[in-house]
Amino acid sequence: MKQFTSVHDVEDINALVQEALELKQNPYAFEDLGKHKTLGLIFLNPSLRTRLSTQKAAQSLGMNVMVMNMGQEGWALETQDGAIMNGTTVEHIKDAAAVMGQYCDVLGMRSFPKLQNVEEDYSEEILKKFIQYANVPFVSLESATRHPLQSLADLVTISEHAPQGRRPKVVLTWAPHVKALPQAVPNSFAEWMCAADVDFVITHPEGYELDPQFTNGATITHNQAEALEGADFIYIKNWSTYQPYGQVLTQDASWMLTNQHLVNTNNAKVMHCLPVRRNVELSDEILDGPNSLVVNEAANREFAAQAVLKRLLESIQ
Ligand SMILES: CCC[C@H](NC(=O)CCC(=O)O)C(=O)O
Ligand SMILES: NC(=O)OP(=O)(O)O
Repeated sequence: MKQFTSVHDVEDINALVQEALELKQNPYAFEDLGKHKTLGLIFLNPSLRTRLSTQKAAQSLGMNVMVMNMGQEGWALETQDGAIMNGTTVEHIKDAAAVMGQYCDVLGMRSFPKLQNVEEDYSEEILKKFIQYANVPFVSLESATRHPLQSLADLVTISEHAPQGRRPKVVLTWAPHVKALPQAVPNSFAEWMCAADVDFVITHPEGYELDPQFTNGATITHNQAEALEGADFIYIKNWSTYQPYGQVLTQDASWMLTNQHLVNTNNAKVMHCLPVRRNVELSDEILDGPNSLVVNEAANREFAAQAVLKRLLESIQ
């Protein structure tokens, strides 16, 4: 594996899940694999889980880690090819990525969408240029349209808690928020669930349809109560509209999960990638109650990242 940007970079997702679970049991089993190798983590947007879990995962493999918050520490990046840089941008991504590729054996980058131009964001131009110019193995730390490390950790968590002997019912439900958020997490979760051995349902208000390239194979309904019936796992996430792009059509609080929403589920486990807007996106009574898996899910980010970094390192041995 030379890059981890989506489920399409993984030949066998179940084998990768098993590898993450084995690393969870024995995180120092490959503590020399990354010796004298350097991982660079480049953030164009904030992070807690992705930064800390990926840094720890790399260190458990013996890697050196350098982290850079480009907004506060780097030069203002120009991403348009051919730009005459006489404005506020100081360094072209072409130059910055090439230099980082000299310092690092493996690179990761986080770059959220601007949510203004769907063609620009969904072209993943920034991600593609960074990979091209850095020219080293690459892991996405969340891009404009996907968050694969989160989705792998989500599938690891579902695998750990799934009912024995039958396919679990997994529901992705939209939740209210105070501002327009990316579609990357739901896109990615949907893509991985459609590739996994689960019965997958997506529910959201009208107008919040995700790009079908990510949801092909899912059952989609605007009736949240119907979707939640018999659910084993409920994945909560807000997202802004895809078409029209980046809009907030509703903040209907009835879509926020409470214990009442769980009555007709199979005592469903509730998941969220975090950070979560408590009592807007998801209620305290669920987050602080027995059905929440959000901390287990966040813990699994470390072992999802470790399994991916192990494969990227193996590609350069
Ligand atoms: C892992 C999730 C990262 C990001 N979340 C946010 O931007 C939340 C920001 C907020 O709640 O103000 C998102 O929704 O893609
Ligand atoms: N879930 C997740 O990626 O969290 P951070 O944005 O804090 O890294």
